[in-house]
Order: sequence, then structure tokens, then C-alpha cells
Amino acid sequence: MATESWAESVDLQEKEATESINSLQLKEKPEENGATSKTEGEANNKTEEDDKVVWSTTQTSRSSSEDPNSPLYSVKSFEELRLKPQLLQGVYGMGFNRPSKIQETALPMMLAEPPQNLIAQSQSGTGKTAAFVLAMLSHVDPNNKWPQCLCVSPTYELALQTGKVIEQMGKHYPEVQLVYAIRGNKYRVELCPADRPGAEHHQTEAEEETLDTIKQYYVLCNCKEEKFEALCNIYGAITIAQAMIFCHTRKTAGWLAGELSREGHQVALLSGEMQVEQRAAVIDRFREGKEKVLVTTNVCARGIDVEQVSVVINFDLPVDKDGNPDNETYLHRIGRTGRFGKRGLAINMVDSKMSMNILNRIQEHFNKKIERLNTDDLDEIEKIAS
Ligand SMILES: Nc1ncnc2c1ncn2[C@@H]1O[C@H](COP(=O)(O)OP(=O)(O)OP(=O)(O)O)[C@@H](O)[C@H]1O
Repeated sequence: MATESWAESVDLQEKEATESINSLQLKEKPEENGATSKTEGEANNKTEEDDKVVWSTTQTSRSSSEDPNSPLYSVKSFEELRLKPQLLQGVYGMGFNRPSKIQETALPMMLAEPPQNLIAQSQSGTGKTAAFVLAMLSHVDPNNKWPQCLCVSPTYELALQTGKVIEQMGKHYPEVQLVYAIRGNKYRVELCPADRPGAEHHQTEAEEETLDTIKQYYVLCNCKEEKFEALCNIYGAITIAQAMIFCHTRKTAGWLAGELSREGHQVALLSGEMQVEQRAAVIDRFREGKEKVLVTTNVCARGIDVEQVSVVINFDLPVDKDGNPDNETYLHRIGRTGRFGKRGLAINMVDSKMSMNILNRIQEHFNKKIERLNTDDLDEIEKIAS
């Protein structure tokens, strides 16, 4: 699959972004993902690190593709979805064995002749992107030399991420060309007709929006310093592959990134005021595992798919401009972990009566109990990860 180069401008910015990230890396962690090979002598010499429970995305939850109630369960194979052979090659090349429920349900509707309009909802990380990418690639006819599929993304980062999925799935379909109509690329888009006819709806109930594979907890604190201490205790008790930490303001995010760096964590900082290309470079580095912790404010981290993210921390709970709970943002944030049946952990920091009230309203909205976690008790933290 051919691509127009958007990477040039990203490269130019990357150096600058890397420098600012490097300035945060005061101390490198010697071990990656808690995985090391040891001699027998070393193995007998247990360290604090050895005692930690590993909270890793390699552990899959009970909600697997075998469970008919799981959003990953399907009765069909990709062959039965009648995908083009080039796309089947692409799908298997990405390591997908079977479609998820949303893929199995949505693809036949999107591939029908004539195709049906569809508004589909499914839990985070259950394969929606893959579903609509396959639909786009199935419809495009490379003999027609005009733009045929338009994918509109809410953010620059998501446009790049979806583009990468298109590139991977379309790897064996080089006749199809992909272009990015994003900042820095001069490309005139054809507009969609404003009068779209009605669409089929495939919706999820509010109670089902969060995944059972993501365990949710809250921690009671009094101030940001206590929240940071709680965070350190969590890191002291469990080994975390990669984590995303959400803050309300840039100021808090910057402060927290600095504190975490001083503790020896490999930290990346992502916030709205950075140039979009810089933000893309930061996300790329995080995706490659160059940083293990991503501290971020909000919008730019929406929809990011990084498999290794095993823990999401709401250092500040998401609220809208009127100070009410932002349930949608909460869902998007915690959905950065527990991707495609992996286990995930979401921890909310509560530091006032007001934020406790916000948390209670979030629980009510999703009809899901969020348990309290005492981070002064290392055994208790270890237990939630086992
Ligand atoms: N059928 C499949 N088999 C195995 N892995 C899959 C399959 N479909 C998608 N994935 C992987 O699962 C992860 C989540 O998929 P995807 O990003 O499509 O989910 P999503 O529903 O769009 O997520 P979000 O709601 O956060 O936008 C991705 O890393 C993707 O590569």
C-alpha cells in the first residue's frame, strides 16, 4: 500500500520533542517490563523487584473469545465474512485469528450490496477500527482513479493511528493508495453529501459500556503530593508494563512527569499545547515502549491503542467545563487498557469531597461499583493484581 509522506514534518519536530522528553529522563530503569534472565545465584538473591506482582497485559482475562457473552466472541471465521484474499492475508499477518463480535456483526452489513449505513457501538478495544478499515478496503475499487473512502477522525493522532491500521491491513493490496488529509499535507478532500439517509444502529447499554476485564478502583488522598505518594506505592507493589496517567491541567501533568522522572521512571509528557507533530512523535515513542509512562492531559490521548498499557490512572477525575462528571471521557480513558480481552487496571485518585461525589456519579452512571484501594497496604495492592 502506497502512502504520501506526512512523516517528513514529524521527523523535523521529533528531534525537539525527543530533547524535551530526554530532559525528563533523569534516571533510566535498568529492567524492562520486569523481564530479566538470571543465573541461579542471582535467583536466590531475591530483590524487592522480584517480590512485585506483575500486572501485565500478557495475562488475558476470563472474558475470552470462548465466552459467548464476551464482546470478543464470534461464531464466524474471517473467511466466512467473505473478505478479499489480499485482506485475509493482511488480517492474518496482523495476528488476528477470529473476528470479534462487532466485526462479525458489522462487517456483513457494511459489505452488503448495496452497503447499509450503520452506526455501531461496542466496548473499547473490541475491534471497531479493524471493522471499518476492512469495510473501507473491501469497497474500494483500485481501477477507479478517484478517492472512494473518506475516514474522518476526531484528532490528528487518531487519523495517524487509523492510517497505520489501513497500511497494515492493506499491505498485500498495493494497488490501493492511502493519503492523509492532515495538517502539513496539501490534499483536497471530496465532500460527503450532507443528506445521508438513515442508518442501522448497533448500540450498547450504558451498563455494558465498560468492560469487566478492566478492574476499577479508587484511592482516597488529600492533595496532589499524597496522590503522587499513592502512585509510588502502586509502582512499588506491582510491575507495570506501561501506564497512562491523566491529569486535569498541563501544570499538574508537567509537575507529575517531573516527579516521576526523579523517581527513575521513563516518562513521556503529552499535552494539548504541543504541536500536533510533536504529539504524534511522543505517542510513537510510547507505542514503541521507549517510555513506560505517559502523562497526559486529555484530548490527544483519546482512542490511542497501545497494547502494553496495563494500567490507567486518573490522577484527576474527568469533569466537564461545569464541573460535572464527564462519563464519556472516563470511558475513553479507562478503555486505553484492557485492549482486546487483555486484563486492565484503572485507578482513580480522589482528593476531595467534590471528587468523591464525581466518582459516585460515575459509578451510578455505569451502574458499576468502583472499589476502594488502600495504597498504604502493599499486600492489598498486590492482591488486586493477582
Ligand atoms: N479480530 C481480532 N483479533 C485479534 N486482535 C484484534 C482483532 N481485532 C482487533 N484486534 C486488536 O485489538 C486492539 C483493539 O482493536 P481496535 O483498536 O480496533 O478497537 P476499538 O474498538 O476501535 O477501540 P476504541 O474503542 O478504543 O477505539 C488492536 O490492537 C487491534 O489490533
